[in-house]
Amino acid sequence: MPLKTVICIGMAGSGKTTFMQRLNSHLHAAKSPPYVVQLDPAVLNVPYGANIDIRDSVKYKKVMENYNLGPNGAIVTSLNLFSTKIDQVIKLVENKRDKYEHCIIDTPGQIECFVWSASGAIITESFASTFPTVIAYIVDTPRNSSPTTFMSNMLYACSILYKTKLPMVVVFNKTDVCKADFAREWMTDFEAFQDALRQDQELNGETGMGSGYMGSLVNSMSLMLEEFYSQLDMVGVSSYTGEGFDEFLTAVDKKVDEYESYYKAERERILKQKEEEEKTKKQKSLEHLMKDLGLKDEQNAENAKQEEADVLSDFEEGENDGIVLRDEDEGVEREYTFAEGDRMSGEVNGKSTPDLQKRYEEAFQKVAKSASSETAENIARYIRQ
Ligand SMILES: Nc1nc2c(ncn2[C@@H]2O[C@H](COP(=O)(O)OP(=O)(O)OP(=O)(O)O)[C@@H](O)[C@H]2O)c(=O)[nH]1
Repeated sequence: MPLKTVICIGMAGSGKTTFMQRLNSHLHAAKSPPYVVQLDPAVLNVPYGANIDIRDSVKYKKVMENYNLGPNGAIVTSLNLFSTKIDQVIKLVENKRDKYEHCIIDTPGQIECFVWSASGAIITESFASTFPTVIAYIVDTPRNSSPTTFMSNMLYACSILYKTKLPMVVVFNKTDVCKADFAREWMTDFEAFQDALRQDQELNGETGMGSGYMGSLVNSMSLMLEEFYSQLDMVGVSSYTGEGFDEFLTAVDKKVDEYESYYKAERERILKQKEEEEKTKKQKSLEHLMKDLGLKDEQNAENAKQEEADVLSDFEEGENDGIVLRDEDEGVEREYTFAEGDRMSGEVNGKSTPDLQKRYEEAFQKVAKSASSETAENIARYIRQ
């Protein structure tokens, strides 16, 4: 079995760390220990053994002091610093791909610091472009038993799904306190969710749900979510008792199949499209450059010559007599000059020179080539620069 990555994301206090701990011990018990990555720089104690821990590379408190940052800014900066080494992290995990079946990743409690930050995207993208990757979105079940809270949380999950473009399993945690049957029902039966919403509004003394903008907003949001639910798998688990973890692993396997059959192709298509756009953009820039240099347009050169006489000089009369000194005349040695041969075979009557054009095209090809393979290594090199 190839190594698959599970990234645990969830609101603060939803139980990500406890979930990771249980998943780790569950897989150990099944004689398939996972490779564990811990990405929360601010956590004090981690209740499981991590193979890679962000705290070994970045000292959160020092980041706060040195950069004069608050808690969330320091988390984002720590992640930024860590993401500059993501190529090395990926290589470490890649070296273990024959030994492990799962790589599980814990993320910071401040969900937005990871999901909406550039470094969070880079880390997710680097894993997803190397291994089949599934998002486990952890939900605190007892706290989501109200339909409006449930809907807000699902909207957040929906935004993460569209942002990451990765298969997702919604994990209703803490089922030892509150069963997740209501959530399953709301996710599969639109009418049941509408009833629950109506009851909730009545209980809270609010009326008029069916009319006005609130009513139509809630209706259209729940309709939109219905489409979203069809893309998801949901499981109820208790990180305390270990209930539901087998179902979770089955759901992950199902999502890995989906990743291979759908998401992977979709990601490759988007990447290819981006490459094409980049290529066209560069081609256009090159054309503009050639045009600006007057290498392509003979007419331009002619026009320029004619207009030369009419150009108003910035120089006051008498100052250099309107003659702009060239660097050579001033005795300045140019660092970047074309080779003599190039200058000799240079522009004749504004016609493009094959040598020079060839050079630009070669340079352009080089750049386009490096941009096409957007591996973790390239991303990391780019950030370091
Ligand atoms: N009853 C019950 N409590 C749980 C369960 N999982 C986690 N908890 C409790 O939920 C609280 C938050 O759990 P954590 O694992 O720290 O949650 P987290 O999402 O990692 O928190 P942050 O990283 O700080 O955002 C703790 O008090 C846990 O004991 C569960 O399955 N059942």
